[in-house]
Amino acid sequence: MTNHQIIVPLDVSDLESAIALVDQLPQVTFWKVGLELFTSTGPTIVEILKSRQKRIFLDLKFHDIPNTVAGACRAAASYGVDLLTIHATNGKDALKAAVEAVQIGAEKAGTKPPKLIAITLLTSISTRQLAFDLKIPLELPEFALQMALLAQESGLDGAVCSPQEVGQLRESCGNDFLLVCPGVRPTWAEKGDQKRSLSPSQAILAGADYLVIGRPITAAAEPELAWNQIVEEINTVS
Ligand SMILES: O=C(O)c1cc(=O)[nH]c(=O)n1[C@@H]1O[C@H](COP(=O)(O)O)[C@@H](O)[C@H]1O
Repeated sequence: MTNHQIIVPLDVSDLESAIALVDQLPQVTFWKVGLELFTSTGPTIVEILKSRQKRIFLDLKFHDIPNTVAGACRAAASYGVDLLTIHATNGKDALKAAVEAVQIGAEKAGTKPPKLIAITLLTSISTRQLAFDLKIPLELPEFALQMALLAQESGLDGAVCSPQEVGQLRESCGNDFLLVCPGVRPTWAEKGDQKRSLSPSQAILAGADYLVIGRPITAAAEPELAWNQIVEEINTVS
């Protein structure tokens, strides 16, 4: 694990705030553009990050019928981003359509297709919420595993999971399956709405390829110091 495997989300509302954050943390090489910022700025933020040679995780978490999901994936693949998300709960038909669509979209735009990764179960969902609110009659780790296996069978490149499930997913899905972990919290950081967190070093030891770490860095009084502390922590285990 190196600091290039830490992805920092640009969870801000406008272009100016996003650029300010990118300028404030020049050592970050991999940024995530999510629903809030992309809805606000459209592809402009992607172009800006690309012009600065940054890697981009376009986290739009598509969830719709196969035809609609395929169309969205074709469009997203034309931006030349590195990672793109879709929910595993779209089901096999939509996942397969998405796999095909990113190839077509990228080819048409003359760019490299993004790695398509599936959300297994949002890291803000607890065991209790899975059972009582969503009425899923499976243990949480089993549900996350089944969603990852569905994504793998459908031809996706990887999955997004909490650090608490990453060990089991790594064991079952193998080393070629990309595993991205949000919900990572250093011991000194607030958990906020994350329900299934572990520390950066624990997530890496459990088998994560990438860590998505937002507020512990971006909402810190000194973001650069927080980044350095996290890099130092992961260096002790890699
Ligand atoms: O797809 C994601 O990145 C994602 C999936 C998930 O299950 N949980 C999750 O927190 N995320 C994203 O990861 C980031 C976590 O941010 P912090 O909680 O501030 O570290 C946010 O941008 C979320 O949108």
